[in-house]
Order: sequence, then structure tokens, then C-alpha cells
Amino acid sequence: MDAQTPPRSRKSDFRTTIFRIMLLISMLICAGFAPVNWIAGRIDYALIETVMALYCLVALRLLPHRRHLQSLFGLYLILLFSVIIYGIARVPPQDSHGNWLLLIPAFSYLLLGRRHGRLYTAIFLTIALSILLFRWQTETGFTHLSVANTLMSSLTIWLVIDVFERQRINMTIELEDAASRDPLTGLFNRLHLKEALKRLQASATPGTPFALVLFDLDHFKKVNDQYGHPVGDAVLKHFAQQLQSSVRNSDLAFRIGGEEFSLLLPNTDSKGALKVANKIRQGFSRTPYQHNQCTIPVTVSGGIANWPEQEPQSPNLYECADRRLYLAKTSGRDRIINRDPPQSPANSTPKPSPTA
Ligand SMILES: Nc1nc2c(ncn2[C@@H]2O[C@H](COP(=O)(O)OP(=O)(O)OP(=O)(O)O)[C@@H](O)[C@H]2O)c(=O)[nH]1
Repeated sequence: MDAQTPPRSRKSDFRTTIFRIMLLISMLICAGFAPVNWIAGRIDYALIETVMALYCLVALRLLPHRRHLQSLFGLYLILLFSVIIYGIARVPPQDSHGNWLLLIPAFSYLLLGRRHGRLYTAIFLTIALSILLFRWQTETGFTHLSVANTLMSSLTIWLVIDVFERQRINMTIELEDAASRDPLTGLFNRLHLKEALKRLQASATPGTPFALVLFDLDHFKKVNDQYGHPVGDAVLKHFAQQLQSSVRNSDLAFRIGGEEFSLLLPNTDSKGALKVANKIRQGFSRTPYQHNQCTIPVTVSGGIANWPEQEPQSPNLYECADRRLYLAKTSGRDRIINRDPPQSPANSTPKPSPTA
């Protein structure tokens, strides 16, 4: 269970689109070349191309189901590279078949990403170049220049694609991280809370409880009104730092709105979450933000909901924590509440809650 990871981009979506184009082009080329090779007497080559064209047809039909995508990609590359390598081994020396080698790094990285792309390229390019070098040594008709061109161009493309792919991955990670963070405090944002909560709920078992804590700074409007917005911002950052430094590495801290914060505590029951939340509340009261030798006292209220918990009237964990936060506010602030009051739920008037 990994709630830390920021929401991933839809990697397989762009790969599926590229794959569809590759399949269409490969199918047309193989279906076109197969009869030509058959007529020229290269029956074996014609048969391999026919198999490739048929595979492309089947893969195009399977693609919309989006199952076993990695296997479809892998098998396609193995077949395609086999056709190319078979050509390298069979065609006359003066043929420009070596140009097709450029497809090996390009297609491998595009479909499989850096790690597997590198592996496929290393294996297939090594086989193809070894065959080419062997034929150059043992057969007449190969010019030094054509062999050197094939060698240099395929290795150059491999190097450039590898560097490009590394930059692309880093950039994607940076963008995904920025999209999941609050710019003022650097904490995760509401969007990421939604994702992390969904992931925790999907992977949680009765033996692995987790807690959601919602915090809201008390009378924060007064801070802005009295000291100005920049000081208000500094107070928010001060609380964010305290929040972040008070939890374990596996816990997640969020700023979900103006002066609203949240914690997701994996493997934590209601009692444990109450202890953590009270430690944060008390720590924040004890160490208020200092502005120009002036202390700005601010307190914080909180509501806790736990999974799994018998909460028939509130299957939504966020709503449950929000209802308890509202209770903490209405019952005097500067407190954390982790259960509903004993009276009938019909008497309570829960505040309409935003969804996370
Ligand atoms: N400085 C600063 N203030 C913000 C930011 N976002 C929201 N606020 C302010 O936070 C205040 C929230 O006020 P209210 O919702 O009335 O809540 P409160 O004054 O904290 O009162 P209670 O929550 O009932 O204790 C408003 O004045 C907002 O302008 C921000 O990014 N920076």
C-alpha cells in the first residue's frame, strides 16, 4: 500500500496510442513486402512477414480491452526485431536494410520506457550488429563506409533516446509532484488527498486501520485582519512545518484549503490518531508564530475518522472527520474530537461537508 506516490499520469494511454500507429504501419509494410519476397523466392522471409502482419491484426483487435498491454508490446517488439534481424542476416550486402536498425531503440523506449527499453535495445541491437560485423568479415560486397554508417547511426540514436527518456521521466515526475502540492506550504494538496484516500481505502484490510484527521485553525480571519495577509501566510507555513515534523515518514500531511489541513495516518487506530493530533494541537499552542517580537497565538481544532469503523450514518470518511471537526469548533475550539456524541444522530445537525 503506497499512499505517498503522487497520482501517476496515464502512461499507458499515450503508449497505447503510439502502439496503435506502430501496429497499423507494421501491418501495412509487412503485408506489402510479404508477396514481393514470395515472388522473389524468399519464402521464409515472406512467411515471417505474414506472421508479423497477422499479429498486428490480432493486437489491434485486443488493444481496446487494455489487458496484458506489456505482453502485447513485448511480443510485438520481439516479432518486429526478428523480422529486421532476419533481414540483416539474409539480404545482399549492398542492400540498405541496416536503416531499419534505428527502429530498435526508438520503438523499445517508446513502448517499454527506459528500463525495459534499454534491455530490449541492448539485446536486439547487439545481435543485429554482431551479424552485420560477422558478414562484413566473412563476405565480400560490404563497404567499410556502409557498415560504419549503420553502426554509428544506430548507437547514436540509442544514446540520444536514452538521455531524452531520462529527461522526460524527470520532467514528468516534477510536473506530477507540482500538481499534487500546495504552493504556499509545500504540503500535498486536496487533489492528492482524494487520490491517497482512495488508494488507502482500496488496499486497506481489517488488520490495517488508518485514520484521517482534519485540522482547522481557530479564528484565523482575526490574524489576517489584525496583522495582514502576509503574516497570515507565515502562520499557515508555521503550522504546516509543525504538522510535517510531528508525523512519521509513512504519514501524509495536506493543506486542503485556506486554513484547513489534514493528515492521513496509515496503520493507526482511533486512539493513536487522537494522540498524534493532540500532540500537534498542543505543540502549536506552545510554540506560536513570532512576528517582530510579537507572539501571534493561534489554536487549532480537529476531527478524526477511522477506517474501519462502524459508522452507518457516514460511510464517507471525509464527511465523518468533517462532522467531528465541526463539533470541535462548536464545542469551544482548541480540541480534537474522534467520536460522535452519544445522543441520537437525529439531534445532531451536521454542517454540509465538502467532499475531499
Ligand atoms: N493569509 C491567508 N489567509 C487565508 C488563506 N486562505 C484563506 N485565508 C483566510 O482564512 C480565513 C478563514 O476564515 P473563516 O473561514 O471565517 O474561519 P476562522 O476565522 O478561522 O474561524 P473558525 O474556523 O470558525 O475558527 C479567511 O479570512 C480567509 O481569507 C491564505 O492562503 N492565506
